Amino acid sequence: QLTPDFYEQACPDALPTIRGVVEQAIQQEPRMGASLLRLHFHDCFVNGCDGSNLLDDTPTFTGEKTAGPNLNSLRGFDVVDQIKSELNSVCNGNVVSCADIVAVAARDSVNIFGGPAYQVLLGRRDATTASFNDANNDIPPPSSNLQALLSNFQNHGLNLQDLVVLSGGHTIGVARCAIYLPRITNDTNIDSDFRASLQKGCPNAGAQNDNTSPLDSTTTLFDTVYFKDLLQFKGLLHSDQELFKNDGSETDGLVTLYSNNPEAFWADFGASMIKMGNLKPLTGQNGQIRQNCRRVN
Ligand code: HEM
Ligand SMILES: [Ca+2]
Repeated sequence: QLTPDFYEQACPDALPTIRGVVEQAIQQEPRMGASLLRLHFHDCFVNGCDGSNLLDDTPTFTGEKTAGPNLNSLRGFDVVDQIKSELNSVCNGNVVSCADIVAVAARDSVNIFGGPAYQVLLGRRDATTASFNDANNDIPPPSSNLQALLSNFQNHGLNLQDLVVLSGGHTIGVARCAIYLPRITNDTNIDSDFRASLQKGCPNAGAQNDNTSPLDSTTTLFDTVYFKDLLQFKGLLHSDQELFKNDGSETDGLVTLYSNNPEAFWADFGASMIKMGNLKPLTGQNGQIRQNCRRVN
């Protein structure tokens, strides 16, 4: 149902406009590219790519922003607002959905960091509601083992290869101490120097701090270092290292392949992002085009 040229008539400058704002935002703060990619993932995995996670809470409505996986963690809302307001003037009205803005901003971020310029399919419309409970239940936690990760992805119509290659999204961005403390405390399949260096900024003192650490050693390059790090047991999250245990499993094979084949990583990442971007979009007369991404019209 979605098509790459959906806005060609109604707003021919939509895509370059989004790209321009994303470039500016990344110039100001490189991490923003990672945050925009994650925003799309957390939208699509909760009742489809419908902009649900952009809705602010109100006194009578609790949306997805305060759910466990999102609270004090999801970022990029101001950039989405800025894109929306520029589009509202560039397009002569309110025609580009917030869900599509996030999908394009995620792709542009990946590409700006040196990743693939895969084609984003467009025509999603915005949800008029959001689900706190579904955000808590449908986004996999970093404590997940491989089986849990795989069944979560399968519940979203995605397979083992999608799981491994999309986890490669962790080639950019950072995670907070509270998130990786269990891994550097309890896991045994972790490089000891890597563990020691992480423990300095994230001591097991109960009081978790706001420190962050890179998800791979080159956080603003969309490269294969995430997979190379996994081969050395330097995955930051428990869920990352679940993909490589050196036990000859199918995920081990994929991690090894991607670690030394950037072309395969980029091609498969793009294909899996398109698959993820196709999750349950609202189209036709369903949903709406929000005027303001933070609230329903
Ligand atoms: C496979 C299951 C996944 C798990 C368990 C997971 C978990 C996490 C966690 C816990 C964080 C850190 C949050 C924080 O510290 O506040 C994170 C960050 C991130 N995730 Fe994932 N994630 C998964 C898949 C994905 C996918 C599919 C993508 C995109 C394709 C993605 C993109 C990112 C990015 C870019 C960041 C860094 C965000 C930033 O720096 O602002 N993740 N992830
Ligand atoms: Ca959603």
